[in-house]
Amino acid sequence: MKIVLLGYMGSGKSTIGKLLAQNMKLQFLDLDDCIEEGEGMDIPEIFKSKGELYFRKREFHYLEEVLNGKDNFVLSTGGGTPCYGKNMETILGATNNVVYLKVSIPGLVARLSKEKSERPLIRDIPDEELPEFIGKHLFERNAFYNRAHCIVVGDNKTPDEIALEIEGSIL
Ligand SMILES: Nc1ncnc2c1ncn2[C@@H]1O[C@H](COP(=O)(O)OP(=O)(O)O)[C@@H](O)[C@H]1O
Ligand SMILES: O=C(O)C1=C[C@@H](OP(=O)(O)O)[C@@H](O)[C@H](O)C1
Ligand SMILES: [Mg+2]
Repeated sequence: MKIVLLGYMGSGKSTIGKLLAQNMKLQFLDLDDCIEEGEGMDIPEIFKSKGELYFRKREFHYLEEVLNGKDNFVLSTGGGTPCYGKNMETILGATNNVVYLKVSIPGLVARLSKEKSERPLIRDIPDEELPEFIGKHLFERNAFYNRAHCIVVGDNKTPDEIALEIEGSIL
């Protein structure tokens, strides 16, 4: 059993992936943690010292390593993971349990305005420009997220409720 969670930054992939894995007695893997561990640097450091292109290359490497090398896990991806190169094909080729955790733009803005610093793509966006930035970025990324097998809405629900809903949708 391989479950992959997709969604924009702040949609709750890391939080809910951990709960879902506990509930389903599966290993929890966060792709950002795999990258940080493998590279010996945290995400902002990688972006700063090596650039986004390097990050995306390593992201694909660790994605393939997890999907092809492991089983019985919940994988929380990064918000950009499905949107580059062959990543979405690779994910869809590995499992029939790909879930898009969908959160509204106001919901994402409320969460991300408090947590910009660890996310290099938004850390320098002024708060008043966040809704417009996220709206445009999400519009571009939705084409990838919408290829998931199942969409679960994450607004106005607790992480536990969402994890249970995802569990109910797993094949
Ligand atoms: N269902 C939820 N309701 C309210 N806040 C949430 C919910 N899920 C996650 N959060 C909060 O939103 C923030 C981003 O969550 P995180 O799991 O890091 O998202 P992602 O991994 O998708 O970027 C965290 O502060 C987390 O506690
Ligand atoms: O959306 C993105 O491109 C990114 C999302 C981040 O993960 P979260 O979605 O867990 O914040 C992390 O992979 C990196 O900062 C890039
Ligand atoms: Mg995360």
